[in-house]
Amino acid sequence: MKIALLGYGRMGKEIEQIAISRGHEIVIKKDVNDVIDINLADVAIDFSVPSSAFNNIANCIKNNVPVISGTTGWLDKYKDAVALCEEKKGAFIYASNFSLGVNIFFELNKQLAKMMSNLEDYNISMEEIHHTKKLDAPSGTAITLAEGIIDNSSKTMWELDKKTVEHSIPITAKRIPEVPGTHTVWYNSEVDTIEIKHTAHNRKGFALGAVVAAEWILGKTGVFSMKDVLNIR
Ligand SMILES: NC(=O)C1=CN([C@@H]2O[C@H](COP(=O)(O)OP(=O)(O)OC[C@H]3O[C@@H](n4cnc5c(N)ncnc54)[C@H](OP(=O)(O)O)[C@@H]3O)[C@@H](O)[C@H]2O)C=CC1
Ligand SMILES: O=C(O)C1=N[C@H](C(=O)O)C[C@H](O)C1
Repeated sequence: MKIALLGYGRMGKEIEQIAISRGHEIVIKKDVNDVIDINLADVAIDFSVPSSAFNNIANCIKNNVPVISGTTGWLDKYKDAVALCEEKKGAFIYASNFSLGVNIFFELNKQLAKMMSNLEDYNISMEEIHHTKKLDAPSGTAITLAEGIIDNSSKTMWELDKKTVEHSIPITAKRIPEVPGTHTVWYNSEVDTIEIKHTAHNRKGFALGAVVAAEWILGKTGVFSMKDVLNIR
């Protein structure tokens, strides 16, 4: 496959290595002001910055190039991307986290939320830890985890670094040099704590998941998720 990398930073470089090792060719590496012809690519993978993700995705969809996006912090425009994709009969996947491990963790989190939903003695809280270069907080992964809990419990919203609403989930965001991504969900009572935690040791899992998603989407039309790609039930 001919792949366009929209964003050639930490993730773009990691994806390049894995894509080449799986027999693909990188035909575009776009950073901030680069002008590109997206039609040179069979598929595009966007790991850029929150302010540019929507434009990158829209450009792909308008040119009928399937697009995978892992950029976080732009989801106020997600519905617009979905509507554009449906209108143009394009192909698009966004995931806050492309790693297999985190996608299993997402399902575990939903199951646990269901099991805990009637147990009022437990207080829920979450923490995400990332490297100091990260632009957004809380992480996209933490938001997906919080949404998984909200859909399966009486919680109604999340709050960053505070808890002012009774039915909210407080999320603490910590920034520590070089941490690729650690997410923890706690249920704390007076007598015990239940904890589920995912620790990424490096960025390879994210990059492999994005390349697998790009291979999977080729020839398809629609808006998909990593659940579709990984066939998680
Ligand atoms: N979903 C997932 O599994 C994962 C998601 N992420 C997310 O991916 C994104 C990128 O992360 P990371 O690689 O660590 O970040 P980096 O800052 O290392 O890379 C971002 C790159 O995007 C470039 N860029 C800026 N503007 C544009 C533009 N208009 N078009 C294309 N590229 C542009 C930057 O270029 P320049 O330096 O010239 O500005 C930079 O090279 C973040 O939002 C992060 O949260 C990260 C890991 C996993
Ligand atoms: O910025 C990062 O590095 C990461 N971002 C994603 C997120 O916001 O959840 C995924 C991963 O945790 C790494």
